[in-house]
Formats: sequence, structure tokens, C-alpha cells
Amino acid sequence: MTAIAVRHLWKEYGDQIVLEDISLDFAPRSFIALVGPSGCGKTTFLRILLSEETVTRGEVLIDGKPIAREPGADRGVVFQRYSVFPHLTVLGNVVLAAEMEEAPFIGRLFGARRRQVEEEARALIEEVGLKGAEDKYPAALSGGMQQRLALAQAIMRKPKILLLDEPFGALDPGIRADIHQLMLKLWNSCEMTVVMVTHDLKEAFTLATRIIAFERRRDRPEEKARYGATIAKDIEVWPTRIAGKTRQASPTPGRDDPAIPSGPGRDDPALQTA
Ligand SMILES: Nc1ncnc2c1ncn2[C@@H]1O[C@H](COP(=O)(O)OP(=O)(O)OP(=O)(O)O)[C@@H](O)[C@H]1O
Repeated sequence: MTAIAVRHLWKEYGDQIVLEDISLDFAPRSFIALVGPSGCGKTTFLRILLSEETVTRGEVLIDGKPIAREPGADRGVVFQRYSVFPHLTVLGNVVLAAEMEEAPFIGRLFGARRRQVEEEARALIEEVGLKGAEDKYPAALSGGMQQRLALAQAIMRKPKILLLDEPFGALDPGIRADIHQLMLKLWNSCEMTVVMVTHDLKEAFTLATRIIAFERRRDRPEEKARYGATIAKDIEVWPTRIAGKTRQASPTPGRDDPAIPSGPGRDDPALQTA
């Protein structure tokens, strides 16, 4: 159960202010969608939560403690592309996630522990809908399947916080709807708080519990670099979505409703030719 608190966060690059005095509290197991115009600092904010960037001023607290200085297994990340290793099979990619965690120096597990991890990886591969593709390399997978693999790889490390940077932005609408169902299933079943950057408001409303919009309010072109983005909107999504519980009954459930059993998706390996 992981809460994130951001207190008076400023981020500057040289004399460019990117984020200006951002204060936010994310409840444990919430699903936050970050939206806003291009260049307003969404990815920068995500990279701060990943410890890939430091704040200029202010602080970020994870469960009340200052965020670790280095990225760690407590925070997983999935990008729009290039999240998986092209030279490893589906199974190899998921197993490696655990190996990097447990054996960071040699990146390899042996014996009974390796077999146990492989079993866990196979179960997760099945959960994300990639059963049958264990021995395939990423190049042989569709975009949707690659993102399913990227999710499995991130979740194998059991992150408390999952950071998503436009993870589904490059997918076709049909594939995207299928993977939204998967994302909701994973969020419901794993104990994690999710922060997702997206340009797609529909996606934000489909998945998130809360939508935060960043915007530079003072938008005079000659001053642009001197003001950062602040929170323009902070919307609780209704009907309320609570992790681990199905959505409150809605008169017309959408295809993303976790209560609706999903059949094989369009990017299901069972439907792919070898
Ligand atoms: N390492 C860096 N050094 C200097 N400036 C940077 C750096 N990283 C980001 N910026 C600047 O910070 C601003 C915000 O960038 P960021 O990528 O966070 O925006 P964004 O909202 O995610 O944009 P997009 O929606 O287009 O991905 C941009 O003006 C960018 O040029």
C-alpha cells in the first residue's frame, strides 16, 4: 500500500522552469492519469518519481519517507516503446526482471530458485495473455504483445509503484481497448499505485481513478521559459473505481469493465500465425 506525496516541487533546467510549486497526494492503490499539453513536464514529473531526475526544490515522499536517490525495484516503468530486451525471448525477458532484482551483479539465478522464478514468469506470461509465445523474440511480436510483455516484465518485480509513459499510445484502437482491460485487471490484482502519462483523455477516463492536468497558466510566449506548469485540473473519476473491487454498478458497463469476462484479444498469441 504505497502513498506518494509531492510537496512544493519545482523543477528547473537552467533558467527554464518546467514544474512550478506542485503539491499532490496520491492515495495507496490509486491510478493517476497525468495529462497536459506537449512539453508541460509530464515525463519530467514521472522521471522524478522514478528517481531518474532530481527536484530543484521541494520533496517527494513515498509512504512518508524521502524518495530513494536511485531507481529501484519498488518502482516499475513501461514506456511507449523499447521497454523490453530484443535479444531475449518472452520468457527470458520476464525471468531477467527477477534475476536483475535478486542477482544484480551476475544477472542470473540457478537451481531450484531459477526453476521457481521460471514458473512464476510462465504464470505471469499467461496472465498477460502471452501463453504460447514464451520462446518468441520481441521482433516476432505485435506492438500490443510487446506492451503486454513490457507490463509482465515490470510487474514481475512486484513494484509498489508502476509508472507508465504513454504505454499504449502507439497501439491501434482495438488492441488498445484489449490492453486497457489487461491493465485494469493487473491494477485490480496487484498491490500497486499507478501513475500514467497519456495524451488520450478517453484512456485517462477508462483507466484512472483520478486525472491531473498540468498546464502553464501564464502562457505569454516571451515569458514561457520563466514559468513552469502547475496543476490546472484535478478530477476524481466517477463512478468511483477502487482497486481490488469491481467498478460500482453502472447502467451501461463499457468493454473495459472488469466485471465483463474477456475473450482472447486481437493480439492474443493463439490468434497469431507462427
Ligand atoms: N534533461 C533535460 N534537459 C533540459 N531540458 C529538458 C530535459 N528534459 C526535459 N526538458 C525540457 O522540459 C520540458 C518538459 O519536457 P517533458 O518531456 O517533461 O514534457 P511532456 O509534457 O512529457 O511532453 P510530451 O507530452 O511532448 O512528451 C521541455 O521543454 C523539455 O525540453
